[in-house]
Amino acid sequence: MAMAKQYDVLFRLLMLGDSGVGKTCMLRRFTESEFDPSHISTIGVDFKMKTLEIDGVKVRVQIWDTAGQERYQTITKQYYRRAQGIIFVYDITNRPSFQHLAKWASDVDEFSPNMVQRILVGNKSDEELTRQVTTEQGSKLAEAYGMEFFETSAATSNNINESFTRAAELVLQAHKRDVDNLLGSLDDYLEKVGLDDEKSRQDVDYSQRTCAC
Ligand SMILES: Nc1nc2c(ncn2[C@@H]2O[C@H](COP(=O)(O)OP(=O)(O)OP(=O)(O)O)[C@@H](O)[C@H]2O)c(=O)[nH]1
Repeated sequence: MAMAKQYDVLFRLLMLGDSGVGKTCMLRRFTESEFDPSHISTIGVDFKMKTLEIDGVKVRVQIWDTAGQERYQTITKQYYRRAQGIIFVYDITNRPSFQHLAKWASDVDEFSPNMVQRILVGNKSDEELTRQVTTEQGSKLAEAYGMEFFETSAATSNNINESFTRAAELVLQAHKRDVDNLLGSLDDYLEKVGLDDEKSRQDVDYSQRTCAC
């Protein structure tokens, strides 16, 4: 019998943004439903996996969490061209992290494949009192870049599932034809394996019958 499929397709998403904006916390909230307020800077890159079901397709997302610190940029840039989706993150309580998005976006233009799907996220939406970037400013910038926009909070979980899932949906849509072809050939393959399997079992039965006579 053919083995049950764990997932149909695998996509890579990459999280980019200044150090301290909350990339690691967002990823932990999404994959482990946990929030740890301590800030341990990511060294280089780290990743976590999650399987989502989108339009009947089991999508395994591998999410790369990159270090925001400048000194790791040579390493992290090597991951840009292998990503199908990018999540740009800034901190709504930290204006410079919003201003630096221009730099992050131009790096992506330089190093990522053309078909890469991008969304913009303003994190720490629970910190309304210390907000430095308005929702309107975030949304305007996203519009200028042609991206969808979310304000999230890893602390309260607000919009965390929605933003990661949307990024995965956009990648799936962009690669829909490839995925359909792939699933078609995968189904053909599994069917064939099933038939071959069936056939070899019949062969065994047949040989056993010959022996028994
Ligand atoms: N209030 C609030 N604090 C948050 C939120 N997300 C993250 N933080 C805090 O922000 C700090 C930095 O979070 P990290 O997830 O480590 O930041 P990062 O972007 O991964 O940083 P680098 O690994 O250095 O690039 C931590 O002290 C978190 O507790 C949030 O949604 N709300």
